[in-house]
Amino acid sequence: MISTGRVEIKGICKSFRIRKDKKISTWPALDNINLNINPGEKVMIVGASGCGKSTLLRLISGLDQPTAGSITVDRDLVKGPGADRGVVFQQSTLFPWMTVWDNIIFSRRLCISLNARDEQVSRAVYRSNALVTLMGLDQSVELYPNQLSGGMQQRANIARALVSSPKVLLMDEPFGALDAQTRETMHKVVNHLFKVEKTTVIFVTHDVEEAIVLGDRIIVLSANPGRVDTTFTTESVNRDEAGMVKRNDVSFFEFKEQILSRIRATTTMRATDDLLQKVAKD
Ligand SMILES: Nc1ncnc2c1ncn2[C@@H]1O[C@H](COP(=O)(O)OP(=O)(O)OP(=O)(O)O)[C@@H](O)[C@H]1O
Repeated sequence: MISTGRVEIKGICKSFRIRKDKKISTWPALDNINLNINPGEKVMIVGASGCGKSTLLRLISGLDQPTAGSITVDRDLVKGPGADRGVVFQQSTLFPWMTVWDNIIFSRRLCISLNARDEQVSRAVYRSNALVTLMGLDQSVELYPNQLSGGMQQRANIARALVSSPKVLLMDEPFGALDAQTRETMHKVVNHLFKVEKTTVIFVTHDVEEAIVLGDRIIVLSANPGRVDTTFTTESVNRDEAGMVKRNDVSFFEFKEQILSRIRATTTMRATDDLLQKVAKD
């Protein structure tokens, strides 16, 4: 049983200071977010553009601080970035001057002291090798980031985020820049990875199908300010023998529609005929 990677989000609020009409005012991006995420759970955050998905992920990563409320990982208060949380963004953050192998082992090296025993170093190399194989990068370890496709870059980013065995993996639209076919391949790779690694995952996406395929629980945020609107679990969606969600099943389409209708109900963007006429060219 997995016992680490419990994330508790209590009463999180985040306001930004913005300048409007020469005055400084505060803009509430998130209001009173409460979430308990179990060890090993895969939680997907969806919602209309601008509802605060990335802001929430940045707060969990410790890259930004909440205005109110607290976030703990296994009861440790998040005060800043830490090795217990790995992060993967939409854009690759690989160092361009390092090979895939050096990029992957880099963060693990930082965690090993300079006078580390051989045994610790060989454990680091063993784990890095295992992740390289899991991510299908065996043939690419000597390549530099500019020699990789978008999908390969994201696989290397995921391996790098996992190499130090974080308790929680935070993913912000990691496949958002990939074409539909590569994204589907990545879903298979990542589903396999999630089964092997059992890390807690908090994943932000625009793609509701991706959320259903990868998540145990889907949280819809409403906008202005971002609040938890609805929570769905993917238990009722039919799966094949390998445990993959059946994308062509009626239950899949019905579930997707339920989630989309919540997102539509909470979006503040409106493409009404009236508005479209206003922006139409003469
Ligand atoms: N540094 C900042 N300063 C001021 N406002 C910000 C800042 N970062 C985010 N915001 C505002 O907070 C709100 C939430 O932004 P955020 O990027 O979290 O939304 P999102 O749901 O991830 O959007 P998208 O789906 O379009 O990527 C938006 O209104 C945005 O303008």
